[in-house]
Amino acid sequence: MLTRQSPSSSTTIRTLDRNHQTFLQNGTISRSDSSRYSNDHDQQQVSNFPAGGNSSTYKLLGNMPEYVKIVEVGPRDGLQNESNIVPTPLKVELIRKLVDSGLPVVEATSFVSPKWVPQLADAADVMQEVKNLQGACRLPVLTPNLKGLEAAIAAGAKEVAIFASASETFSKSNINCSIEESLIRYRLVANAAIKHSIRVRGYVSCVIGCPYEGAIAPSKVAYVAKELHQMGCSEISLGDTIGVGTPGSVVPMLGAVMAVVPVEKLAVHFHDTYGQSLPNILVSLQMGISTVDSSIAGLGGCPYAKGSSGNVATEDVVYMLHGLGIKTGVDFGKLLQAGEFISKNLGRQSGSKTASALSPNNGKFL
Ligand SMILES: CC(C)(COP(=O)([O-])OP(=O)([O-])OC[C@H]1O[C@@H](n2cnc3c(N)ncnc32)[C@H](O)[C@@H]1OP(=O)([O-])[O-])[C@@H](O)C(=O)NCCC(=O)NCCSC(=O)C[C@@](C)(O)CC(=O)[O-]
Repeated sequence: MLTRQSPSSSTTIRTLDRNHQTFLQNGTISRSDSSRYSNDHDQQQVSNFPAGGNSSTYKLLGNMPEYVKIVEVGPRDGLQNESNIVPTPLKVELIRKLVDSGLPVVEATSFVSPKWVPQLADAADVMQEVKNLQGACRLPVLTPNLKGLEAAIAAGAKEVAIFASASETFSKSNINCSIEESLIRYRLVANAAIKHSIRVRGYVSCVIGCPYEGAIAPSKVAYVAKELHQMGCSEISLGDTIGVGTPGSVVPMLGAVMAVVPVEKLAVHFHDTYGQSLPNILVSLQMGISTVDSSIAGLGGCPYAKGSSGNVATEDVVYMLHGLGIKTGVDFGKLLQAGEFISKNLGRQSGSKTASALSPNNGKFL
């Protein structure tokens, strides 16, 4: 998320000893994945892994989905928070790599006011370069109003997202209007988009807590989610914007929303401030959710919520899902390469624990 700023080697897969191979079963990295990602020596030693749970594990976990759709938000939610503006060619190359890894949806950019989010002022240029990738992958973009929708359509976008909040104060600071005003505006955007056969995703921010108001009641989240559903959003993503949720607060929030919006229309979007994203995703899956947002290398964060960190890392989500025997269609080796690419270019360590564990600089798996 953002609040108004101013109106004005390739990494080498670690050689895995026998013990560690037991964690890495079920093809999270297949031999062919690893060949793209490791040197010859290591390649010999990386076997097919990882295997998920056995049938008793599944009983314990409940009815988990067989397939989870991952919505990659790094190029948008991640890069919108960078203090230095990321060059357009780098954004484009990141999107290409993410698409090539088999991710089904990559949120490409935002057609928002450049006065509010200068980091994504090159939205049209990015879209121009990646629009031909649509087909292999869906590339939605954020549109806060009709002006944004028109620009997105002109640039070749085939899918858009509108973003409301369950917190009044956050709504004001993020999009400069009240929740009700935003819903009126978004109804116009949704109607116009649907007329152009453009699919619309809806976000609800601050579904657990708000940096200004504290805890948010599940009923407020359910209200906004229902409104977005009624205006024609094909999917509603529930964002724990500041990452304060635990399974203890996520379950009642999801329960309230699922009472008014069909579960197959819902997605979850966790930031990892308190390290709770993976348990929160797990309970969401147990409750029937099968769409999960995440960000490559854990990019992202909230500049207006002290101490908040990025979105849950896509690498960590895929590692967990494959470990559970859940399909994602993602080539884990290529995903790791995309994460390494952006981390290196941003000059920082990956926010993904999985990527760090598999990094050659980490002795863990030696
Ligand atoms: C909504 C507005 C535009 C209202 O901003 P405003 O200042 O009230 O709007 P305005 O209509 O008065 O326009 C101000 C200026 O922006 C221009 N403008 C207006 N609209 C556009 C547009 N679409 N594209 C390009 N330019 C635009 C407009 O033309 C004008 O330019 P000027 O005349 O001063 O030169 C602004 O607040 C805004 O752009 N906010 C976006 C903030 C944002 O992108 N936040 C991050 C995304 S939300 C998020 O990250 C959370 C999420 C989704 O990840 C889930 C979660 O974790 O919770």
